Amino acid sequence: PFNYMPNSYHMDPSDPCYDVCHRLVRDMTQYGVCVLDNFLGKEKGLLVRNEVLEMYRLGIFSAGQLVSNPKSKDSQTVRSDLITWIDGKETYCQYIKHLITQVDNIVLRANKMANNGRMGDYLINGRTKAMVACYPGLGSHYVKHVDNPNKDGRCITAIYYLNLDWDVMKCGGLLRVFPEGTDQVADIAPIFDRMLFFWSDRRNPHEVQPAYSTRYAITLWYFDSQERELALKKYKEQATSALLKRAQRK
Ligand SMILES: Cc1cc(NC(=O)CCC(=O)O)nc(C)c1Br
Ligand SMILES: [Fe+3]
Repeated sequence: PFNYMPNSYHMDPSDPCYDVCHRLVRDMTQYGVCVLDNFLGKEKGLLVRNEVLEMYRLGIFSAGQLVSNPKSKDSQTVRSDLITWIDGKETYCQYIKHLITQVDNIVLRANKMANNGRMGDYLINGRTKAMVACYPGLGSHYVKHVDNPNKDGRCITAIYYLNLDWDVMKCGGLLRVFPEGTDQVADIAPIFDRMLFFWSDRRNPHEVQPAYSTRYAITLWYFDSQERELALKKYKEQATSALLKRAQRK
């Protein structure tokens, strides 16, 4: 989905994206987590939010897989968010598409701008569709997990929050990141027009604490070309050998 910029790509400091990209490169390199507030601005942010609310009203969301928590005895579910996947071409998502384009541009430019065109030593060349998630309040949450524990190719998690007047004391719903190698936790309130990036692998286990108001977020996962290629190759091999085994049994 990206049109590659030449490797010798350098931004001029007057480019408005320049400082945001610098922020992203610096924070990802230093902390592995980056928070950008007022990402789209109030007007555009509200337009994106209205599209998501409209989708929710239309019943487009479906329940995220309810995995029963293996550890706990009662049948409590480990996540109770509602999700839907958007590629941005849908007629009712023009502003979500605008958001996706903005995030693509910043991630791609930051990747190109970092030392010799790699941020975190990744070469980012693609991403998943956008996952629009809604935690319907009532204590809905997501247990501590790693997005990409086994090298499936995803290197950066990018989350855009849409929640107006979100007060964590009243509404909960805090995203708590437990960066590897330190006792420090990063508590991120899912506030309106906030953009969050973090490395998707084991460096950043995270959880969503119980939310008591409806909590919306849009997530994109960016692929590292090499890790993704390897993951797909391994996946194909596993699928083929599974087919062969089944064929031999017949
Ligand atoms: C589908 C899916 C969603 C998430 N979302 C969060 O971690 C919540 C982040 C937030 O809303 O603050 N993570 C994984 C590993 C999968 Br899979
Ligand atoms: Fe996650």
